[in-house]
Amino acid sequence: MQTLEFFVSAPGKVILHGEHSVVHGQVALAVSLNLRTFLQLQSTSSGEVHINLPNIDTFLSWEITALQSLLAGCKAEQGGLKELDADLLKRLREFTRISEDSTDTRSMAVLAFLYMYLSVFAESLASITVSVWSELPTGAGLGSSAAYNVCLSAALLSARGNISNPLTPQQESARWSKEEMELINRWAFMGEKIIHGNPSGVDNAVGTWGGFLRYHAGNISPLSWVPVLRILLTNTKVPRSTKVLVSGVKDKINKFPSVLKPVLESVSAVSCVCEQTLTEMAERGPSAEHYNILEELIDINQHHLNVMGVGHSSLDTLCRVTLARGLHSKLTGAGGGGCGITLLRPETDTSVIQSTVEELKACGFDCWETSIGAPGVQQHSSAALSQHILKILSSY
Ligand SMILES: Nc1ncnc2c1ncn2[C@@H]1O[C@H](COP(=O)(O)OP(=O)(O)OP(=O)(O)O)[C@@H](O)[C@H]1O
Ligand SMILES: C[C@@](O)(CCO)CC(=O)[O-]
Ligand SMILES: [Mg+2]
Repeated sequence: MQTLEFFVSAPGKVILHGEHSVVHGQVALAVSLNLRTFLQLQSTSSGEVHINLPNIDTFLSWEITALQSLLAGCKAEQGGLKELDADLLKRLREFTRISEDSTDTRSMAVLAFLYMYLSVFAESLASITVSVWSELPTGAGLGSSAAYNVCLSAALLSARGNISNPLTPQQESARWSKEEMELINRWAFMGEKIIHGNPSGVDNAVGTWGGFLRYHAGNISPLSWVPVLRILLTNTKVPRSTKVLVSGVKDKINKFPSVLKPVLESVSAVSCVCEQTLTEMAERGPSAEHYNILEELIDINQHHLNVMGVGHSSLDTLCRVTLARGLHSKLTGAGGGGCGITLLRPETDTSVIQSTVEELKACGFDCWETSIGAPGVQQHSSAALSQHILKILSSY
């Protein structure tokens, strides 16, 4: 172990277009959010591994000697990190008594942590305490699982010495090299596989790289020319699981391939037209017509997502309430409840936004204007973190 204590953070994301279709090889556009997940890792001499997850009320520890037995016969090299080690996962499920079909919040978080910890530290299990706390709502479509996995990946790889510890004593925050970030992203994807079942990789890519990204079949292209967009985020607070929703869409595609495939392709075309429109807006300056196009694309995509079966009456309410004021909304992330986004036009009056937010809050939703394009995964000094965050992370 190189360090005694360090901090990392990673952002959540909103998907503008392409959720679900992206799992089936289509184009998605996604951008990081200014809401982050923070992780503190401390090396200890207790002979134990502790994980503290206050957002989901989970505080657990294991003796290293008990965990060591799970590694018997484990492959040292993770096959280029393409596939999960099914044997290790099976042993872990038996050890933690987590069944294969479980989507339980705590179980998924613990399984992802133990899998990554055991794989990264396979050669010599270290005594550590890991505490993770997030500003993101858990399981609401804003990439909380990806931010969690990116933080775990960065922290465990750094602690193990597989990647550097980029922070110098003069710095408050620092990032890793491109190659190191690629490794962080690949390990975070493994965590996403455990939590999601069949992730596309778009969420962990945004959590790692930050900014505005086009994602297509594993290829990540940053969009450097994008206009400033104002987005209202609404959390319907209806709980849902990405794993269940992704698998439901797959079942529908298998049942009606000729019906669903054109829908997925149309969503991909929506992402491409949106990208072209954003590029034009950045190059020539945004016009009212550009905003009309963006709004129509939002409506088209929301209809497609309903066809895929990932809508929810709470999201219908969001669309209806906002449209009554001329604003256009769609779900973001996996849907089935969770969060939606509403595009605000530059000329949208503050009073209109205020009354929309009030009506959405009266429906029982959380609603706030967000800022997008935050940096990806970072290492921080304790001085860079607010007292509030430090207090939460250090209180276990
Ligand atoms: N702060 C956190 N602490 C512990 N576990 C977390 C935290 N945030 C997310 N998780 C894990 O991620 C799971 C939620 O992942 P899920 O993919 O269903 O939702 P999401 O990532 O918020 O939404 P989406 O994938 O649609 O963007 C939780 O059940 C939990 O296991
Ligand atoms: C629903 C989905 O497309 C986005 C979840 O944020 C799943 C994925 O891409 O892994
Ligand atoms: Mg997720």
